[in-house]
Amino acid sequence: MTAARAPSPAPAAEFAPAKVNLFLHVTGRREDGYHLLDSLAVFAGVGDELSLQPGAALSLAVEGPEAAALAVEPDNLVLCAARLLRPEGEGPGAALRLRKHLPVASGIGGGSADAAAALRLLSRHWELPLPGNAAVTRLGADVPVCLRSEAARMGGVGEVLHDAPALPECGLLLANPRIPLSTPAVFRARAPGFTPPATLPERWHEAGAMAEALRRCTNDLEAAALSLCAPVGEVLRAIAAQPGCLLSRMSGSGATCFGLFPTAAAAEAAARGLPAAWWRWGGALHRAVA
Ligand SMILES: C[C@](O)(CO)[C@H](O)COP(=O)(O)OP(=O)(O)OC[C@H]1O[C@@H](n2ccc(N)nc2=O)[C@H](O)[C@@H]1O
Ligand SMILES: Nc1ncnc2c1ncn2[C@@H]1O[C@H](COP(=O)(O)OP(=O)(O)OP(=O)(O)O)[C@@H](O)[C@H]1O
Repeated sequence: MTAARAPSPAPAAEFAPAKVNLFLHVTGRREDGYHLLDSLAVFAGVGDELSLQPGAALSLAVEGPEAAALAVEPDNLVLCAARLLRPEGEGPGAALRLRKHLPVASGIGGGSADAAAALRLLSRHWELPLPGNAAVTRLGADVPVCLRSEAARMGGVGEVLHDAPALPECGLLLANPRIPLSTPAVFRARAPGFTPPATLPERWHEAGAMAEALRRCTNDLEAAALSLCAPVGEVLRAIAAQPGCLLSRMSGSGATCFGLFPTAAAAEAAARGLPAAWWRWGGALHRAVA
């Protein structure tokens, strides 16, 4: 008779993939000033990594290639997320380690992805339920979609999530001119007016058809970001000039821009064609649905 095997412990690490807004329509404005959005968010195969060791107190160490930009941060979103789950001092803590690969304040939701990874990791470790959607959204409008970390249609101010169309095989290129852009400043610089929600099919069978449909959509923050950060234009043009590029657009409030390619290999090759002074990455979507 074989002895029953003890269940293996849940992994004490979480991947925090970059969020990319394939389009972003500003559809209205709430009375509190927050904007109503319609967006198709996907996740890239590049991201931050959050790991945990048991600990009596709550602590966070930040390391990795993009850690320096967070050195002056008084309250990392990872710690805000931990305290939302359980106020400090109300039980054991955790020693968290964040390996930062995503540029800070760059429109690919790095802080929100880290907060969401902390919620997933700590809710398992502390055996606590995830907080409700309203509380999670207060951490950041991108936190609800980052909690799922799979392609989704975003509505409301970011708290309403619907299934995305089934996505075809495709490659994604990300590039950032290494100039941080503040999300509130970009929303403030936006010209008045709203765009209706997009009409999308249930699935795209191939990347070309997806790019064609996405070309009929916009990122309504792109012009505002360009007015604050002219190099965004250069990044968009450089991405569009790469062989095989099907679509080039800015993500979120910028300054990171993305390119869609037929394959991950084409996107990877395109990343090598961009200036080395930029932050750049090419590859596959995170958990892409075939
Ligand atoms: C633009 C997006 O990246 C699209 O995915 C997100 O909506 C921004 O998400 P985020 O960075 O998590 O945003 P938050 O930290 O919640 O908000 C930063 C600021 O952006 C503005 N903001 C954000 C989200 C939203 N739907 N309307 C807004 O007007 C507000 O001025 C807010 O104070
Ligand atoms: N772990 C974190 N990673 C990144 N930024 C953080 C973190 N914790 C706090 N912040 C703060 O959050 C701000 C927004 O950073 P983030 O990288 O999430 O912006 P973003 O990529 O523009 O996000 P979005 O696409 O959601 O607008 C930064 O200016 C930084 O001061």
